[in-house]
Amino acid sequence: MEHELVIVLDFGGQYNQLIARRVRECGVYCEILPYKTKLSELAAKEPKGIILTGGPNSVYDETSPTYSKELFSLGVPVLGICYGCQLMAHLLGGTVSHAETREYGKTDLTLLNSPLFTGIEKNTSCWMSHTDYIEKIPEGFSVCAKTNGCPVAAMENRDRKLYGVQFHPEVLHTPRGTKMFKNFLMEVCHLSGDWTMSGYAKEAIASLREKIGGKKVLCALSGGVDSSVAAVLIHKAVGKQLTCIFVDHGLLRKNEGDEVEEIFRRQYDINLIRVNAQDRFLNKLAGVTEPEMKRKIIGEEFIRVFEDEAKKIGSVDFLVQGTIYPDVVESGAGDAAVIKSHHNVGALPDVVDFKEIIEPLRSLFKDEVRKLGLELGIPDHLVWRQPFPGPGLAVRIIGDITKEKVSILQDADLIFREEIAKAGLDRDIHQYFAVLTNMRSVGVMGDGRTYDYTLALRGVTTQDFMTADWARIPYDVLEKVSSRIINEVKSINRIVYDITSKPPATIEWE
Ligand SMILES: Nc1ncnc2c1ncn2[C@@H]1O[C@H](COP(=O)(O)OP(=O)(O)OP(=O)(O)O)[C@@H](O)[C@H]1O
Ligand SMILES: O=c1[nH]c(=O)c2[nH+]cn([C@@H]3O[C@H](COP(=O)(O)O)[C@@H](O)[C@H]3O)c2[nH]1
Ligand SMILES: NC(=O)CC[C@H](N)C(=O)O
Ligand SMILES: [Mg+2]
Repeated sequence: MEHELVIVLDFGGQYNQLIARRVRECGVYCEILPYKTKLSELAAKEPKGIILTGGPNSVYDETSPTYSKELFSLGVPVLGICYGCQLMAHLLGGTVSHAETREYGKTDLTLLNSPLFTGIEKNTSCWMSHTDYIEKIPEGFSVCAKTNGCPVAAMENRDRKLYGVQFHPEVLHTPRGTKMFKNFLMEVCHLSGDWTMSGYAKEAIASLREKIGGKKVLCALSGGVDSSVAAVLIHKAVGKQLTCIFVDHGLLRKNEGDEVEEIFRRQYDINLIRVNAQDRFLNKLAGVTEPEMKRKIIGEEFIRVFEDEAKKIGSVDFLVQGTIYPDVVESGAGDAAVIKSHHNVGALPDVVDFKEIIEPLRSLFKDEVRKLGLELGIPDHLVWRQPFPGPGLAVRIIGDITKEKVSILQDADLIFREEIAKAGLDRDIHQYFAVLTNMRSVGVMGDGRTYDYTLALRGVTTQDFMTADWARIPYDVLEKVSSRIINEVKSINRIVYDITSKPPATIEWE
């Protein structure tokens, strides 16, 4: 069956897959195309709507990504988001300039009358992430939303069906964002919403079975949600041809190695090998302080361990990883900026022994993976585990990594997790952990002077881990955590709580 198509033109924004996903949620099929796609090629697909994404550049720089102005004369409705909105203004004769005050994070928004905002209250809020702003709108346009710092938070040319928003309706921190997409798709583009994601698991299993055939596969299993879902998918496709490899790199949380092994062996009849590679990783990391360097070393070492295990098993063609979309985009996919090289994407070595790396979850978001996991019958407690990054505590120890620091952080982190669980907050706070900063400060304990580490606590709420807000953990819980850590863990004399959202910060500190 032919579906109504919306095209998302990619200008290198961090949230482009989120746009695609919001469109998907409205039941509309969509494809993401690079901005370098020719207009004729784009028009030939007969899209019913076009969305221009955000991006890291400034439209007034000559070398920045741009597009043919004719796009706006196709008669197809266009929605520009952030950079996309600025580009629309720039190409149609408006002025975009560098702003004195930047807007990042949650911002109050006042809406005026527009089909884009049908059914949405006049005073709402939105998520901003920009330094440029539209100083003058193009002729024929009118302003349809404002914030304190931004005179043109949205603009429209109703007759030509051209719309632009400076904020990001695709992130959930714009509470009415999904409704705005719905309005654009249904009220402006007049789409019916005839597409559903049904049968994803069935289709994925069938295509994996076909691809793998009778060959052997290794799956990199961390015990986390993504790799567990990937492993179960592959297991359903090819059964005993699969061996899972769990690497204990010495940078796991306290007791995690044993727990993962125990849970997985009890739960599944899947071949599992645990590799104890603690010394191997710590030796390679000794003295390294630069975050990207740490990530690259870990990414490479993971692969070398998998290759060594593959040699023991003999003729393994495929390596499966539980890579999901945010891992890909933040590692700098397409024209997106590199924020951090995720160990399983941007930090992979160039030469790898496997014929192919299979990543069945590469286009999905965390909560979509969880939904898929539940559909595959993976138990609740596994599906709802908080994520833990592959490089583990290496990116939570600022500066160089030593065995002693790992052990300090493991102890502090365990206390934090225990208290969050005791307070019944472990589902409400989507990720929470401790960071051992590289900073020491003066304290007084037992009437004596101390000069010890500052520990930072981080807790965030988020749906997709692409944007996040800091969790409002009750003071009495923080108090309990702080006093327990100071009393029970040596070498820490000060504790701070991280109150930055993402953006501008990221969730992990490195
Ligand atoms: N200790 C490990 N041993 C083997 N593979 C690992 C390990 N840590 C990470 N990986 C691989 O890297 C991938 C990405 O890690 P990531 O932490 O994003 O996912 P996950 O651990 O499966 O899920 P979660 O996000 O819930 O922690 C994993 O899916 C897995 O394939
Ligand atoms: O498997 C992973 N390998 C990595 O290299 C990595 N870096 C960050 N993360 C996790 O990704 C989410 C977003 O984190 P950031 O805001 O720090 O980028 C958070 O959930 C992080 O824990 C990683 N996961
Ligand atoms: N998020 C964006 O698309 C940013 C657009 C542009 N780089 C700005 O800072 O205004
Ligand atoms: Mg993990």
